[in-house]
Amino acid sequence: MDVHNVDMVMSAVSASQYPTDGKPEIALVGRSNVGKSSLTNTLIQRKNFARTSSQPGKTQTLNFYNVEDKLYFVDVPGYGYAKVSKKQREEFGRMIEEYITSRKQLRGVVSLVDARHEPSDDDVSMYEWLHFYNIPILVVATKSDKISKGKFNKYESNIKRVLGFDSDDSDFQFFSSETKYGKDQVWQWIEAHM
Ligand SMILES: Nc1nc2c(ncn2[C@@H]2O[C@H](COP(=O)(O)OP(=O)(O)OP(=O)(O)O)[C@@H](O)[C@H]2O)c(=O)[nH]1
Ligand SMILES: [Mg+2]
Repeated sequence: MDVHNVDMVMSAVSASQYPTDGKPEIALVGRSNVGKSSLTNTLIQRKNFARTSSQPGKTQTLNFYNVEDKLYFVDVPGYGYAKVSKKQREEFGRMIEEYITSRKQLRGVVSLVDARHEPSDDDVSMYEWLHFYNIPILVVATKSDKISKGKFNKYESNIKRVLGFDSDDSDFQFFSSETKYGKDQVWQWIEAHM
């Protein structure tokens, strides 16, 4: 999709604040600092529309980006960031759970993992949980500019093995917001699920 028009319509912490116009939604989940906001910016061709930061924990609300009036990207706060308080982590957990389990417009989830590392326990739990709710999942292995293409197969099998990847309802794509590698494939997946 060639994106010309994006508004950030709203930030929400609870269901009463979600958009009400019924457009399809694609959510982005992943550990804090994995690159969710960077992926959003790459897909919508903006430099820093979704605020990115080398400080983890930048995104603290559900942020709904209206893309071309056709769909919303939902940038979700990162999990697994140790330095936010326990109370705040529980609030994030509740907010994400409420959204994922109740949102009729949710068509699929892009679940980001760091291409360089084995998925964390949190990554595995998130994957299993989405799978349990029968949500179509695209696993995006990001920061792939940091590994050589010759090692892609090896890294891909390792990530899939640790996640318990199920190709019946999940797809996999390497991605880099630095080089834009994988951008078209991620868009294709999103458009196929809208
Ligand atoms: N080399 C490289 N760096 C990346 C890539 N994607 C993100 N980064 C860097 O990783 C850091 C975190 O990126 P964000 O997009 O803010 O991460 P986030 O997942 O939105 O983080 P939270 O909002 O804290 O959950 C930033 O310094 C980015 O520049 C990538 O594909 N390649
Ligand atoms: Mg973010």
